[in-house]
Amino acid sequence: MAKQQPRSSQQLLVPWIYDLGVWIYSLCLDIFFREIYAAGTWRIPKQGPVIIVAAPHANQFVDSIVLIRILKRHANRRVSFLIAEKSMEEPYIGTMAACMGALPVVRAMDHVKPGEGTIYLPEPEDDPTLVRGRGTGFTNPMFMVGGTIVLPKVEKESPEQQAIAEILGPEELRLRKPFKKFKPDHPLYEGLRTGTAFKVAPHIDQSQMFDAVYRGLEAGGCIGIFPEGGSHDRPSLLPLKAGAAIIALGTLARSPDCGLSIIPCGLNYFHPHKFRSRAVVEFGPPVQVHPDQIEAFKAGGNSKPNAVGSLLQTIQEALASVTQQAPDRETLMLIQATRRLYRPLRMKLPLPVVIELNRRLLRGYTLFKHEPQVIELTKAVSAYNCQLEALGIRDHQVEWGNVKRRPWWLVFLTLLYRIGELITLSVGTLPSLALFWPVFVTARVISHKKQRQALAASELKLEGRDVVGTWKILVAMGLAPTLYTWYTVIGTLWLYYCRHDGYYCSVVPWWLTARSYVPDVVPLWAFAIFFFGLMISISFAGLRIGEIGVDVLKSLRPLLVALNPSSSAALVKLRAQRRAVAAQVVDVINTFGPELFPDFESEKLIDDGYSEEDDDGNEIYKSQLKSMPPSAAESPRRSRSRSNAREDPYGTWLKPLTIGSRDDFLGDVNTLIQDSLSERGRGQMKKADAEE
Ligand SMILES: CCCCCCCCCCCCCCCC(=O)SCCNC(=O)CCNC(=O)[C@H](O)C(C)(C)COP(=O)(O)OP(=O)(O)OC[C@H]1O[C@@H](n2cnc3c(N)ncnc32)[C@H](O)[C@@H]1OP(=O)(O)O
Ligand SMILES: O=P(O)(O)OC[C@H](O)CO
Repeated sequence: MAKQQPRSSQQLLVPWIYDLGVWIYSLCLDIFFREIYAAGTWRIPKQGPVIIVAAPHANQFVDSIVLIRILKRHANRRVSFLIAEKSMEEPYIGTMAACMGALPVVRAMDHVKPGEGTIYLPEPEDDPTLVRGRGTGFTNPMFMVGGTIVLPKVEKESPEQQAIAEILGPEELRLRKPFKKFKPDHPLYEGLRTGTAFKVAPHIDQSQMFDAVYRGLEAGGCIGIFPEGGSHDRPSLLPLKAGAAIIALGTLARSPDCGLSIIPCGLNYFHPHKFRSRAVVEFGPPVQVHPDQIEAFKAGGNSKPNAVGSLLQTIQEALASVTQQAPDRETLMLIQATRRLYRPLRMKLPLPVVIELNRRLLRGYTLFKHEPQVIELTKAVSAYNCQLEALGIRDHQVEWGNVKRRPWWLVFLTLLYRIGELITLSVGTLPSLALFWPVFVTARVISHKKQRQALAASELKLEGRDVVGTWKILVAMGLAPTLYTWYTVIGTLWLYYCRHDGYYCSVVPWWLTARSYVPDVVPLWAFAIFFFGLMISISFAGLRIGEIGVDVLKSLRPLLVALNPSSSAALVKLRAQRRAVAAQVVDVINTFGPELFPDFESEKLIDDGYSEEDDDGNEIYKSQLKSMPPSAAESPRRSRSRSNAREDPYGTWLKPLTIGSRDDFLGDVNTLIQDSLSERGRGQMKKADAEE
């Protein structure tokens, strides 16, 4: 046994600190994110024991505060997370985590050490679990039964690890399971035959931690667990750790009638590390535990790992239905591009629909990527993306290549208007920039430093982006109030020392002190409160105005491209290319969709969207209305869709989003679609220009 688990339990949770934390973090989240959409929150039980199993863990401590807020707001639940003991050593995080009832766990991977010598598989075919070493000293205390042998990291893969079943001698041991990477096409194949470096992690006795969690759940608590065991920035999930399954089975073995619910939760960020990005947090149907699994867990011996393994598999599947997992970032980008092409050019889909489409496309792509039609489409989408990059514009900005709808003079006037708008907004952000630039600069510098440190210390992170959001928020949380206080003190002292002749200082501008009307009987603290409030207002106004300004700035590029004689023709061509690739996308989806989704029908948003474009190039907008429910459409004048499209306004591809869910979720989607429609109706095009 390597180390005793420090005792901790939910009793450590201090309710008022927890609730104060929720309030402060909610404010931070509202500032950091443009939108966090929570779906399926009605699935969270309002009482009784609950395990929230959340993945992917892509935003270090932001993930936990997002969940803390949602659980409090939507289910009035306080949640205790399992937290890496290493994180408890971080000064602020450790203290807050303890007050918020987090339960520390020692992670074996935080104690991993390079092993001496090399290892190889002497009989890989006949006895694949037998490992032999050269100069290894397996009998040293760092090697222990239940400990782990970790293979070197290869490219972007997470390093493989297997548990030690038996130590047979200084140069021989047996694993519980064979290395999965022993395959002829794998870079480690040769190394595992002839000798490769390796690392070793100790076995940790988690019994005290498990005991604390069982007791918390038996008392009706809510436990949050990130089953991947650490935060990362990979496009797919890490292999799940067994803790969630052990906790569920252990609790049910102790108290079969406690009514435990295991709720899978998908944390779907668009750009987790970026300021003013968006996220969809989706709660799936509860994971069912079969009584046989509990019995097998209770029986112990060989049945126990089987029970844990099978429940873990169920949890994995439940998480797959609420997350979007791609094998690599390139595939994810390809899928996102395809999804953008699938929806009509100027249509804005609600966030949950976007995630659902991505998920379905990823499933389809994984199954059919070797089909010639899909290979061709992949090439076409990539070529289109290259063209977009060459022009420096985004997919939704291609519409500026529609010369009939947007003649050059209209583009020019729009450009002038937006430049004017940008100048005005820039002036609006100046006070905030002048006062609070240290927050922006320090947050950037520190978060990037932390990113580099985290990357150097981790085998799992690709670029360490998962830590950036946390540090941006933490730095802003500490520095912004410090600056508010600093400026308040300076302003108040200034007034105090310049007090003169029964009035506040005459050198202070009249609009601050109103010399003739504000005698110094007005207490200084009133001015201090005023200054503090003013600082908060300036910083918030600066953020809001700055956000709009950045959107306007991003919307200028396609206008410049459309006006530039050397690139405008390319933009027109690109728009035509988009239409061709989009038609190809629809075609491929219509071909393979029915194979993947039995209730797939060919009637969808996109067909009608494109067929609506008239000779003058007036496209999409009206046709979208047709695909909305009659109540949502402002004027459903032309109804060329088949009758069932009226009943099924989102098209069959989108409809299964509501499977197993309740009407209120459908209602949410309805509302969101209507909102995005009315937003369009108000002509907020530039906002859409800058999005994604
Ligand atoms: C910006 C604002 C900031 C705000 C600031 C304040 C924030 C205020 C809130 C704080 C909130 C913090 C939130 C932090 C979030 C994290 O810190 S994430 C990192 C920590 N959390 C976790 O690691 C949870 C996931 N990990 C697990 O579930 C792990 O299983 C455990 C429970 C940690 C144990 O790990 P381990 O010791 O490495 O053991 P493991 O290999 O998993 O094996 C355990 C047993 O399962 C068996 N097993 C393993 N795999 C299998 C399998 N597939 N099938 C069957 N059996 C199996 C093993 O054989 C072993 O059995 P024994 O040998 O013990 O008999
Ligand atoms: O060490 P990391 O980056 O996996 O972070 C673990 C933290 O406790 C947050 O989950």
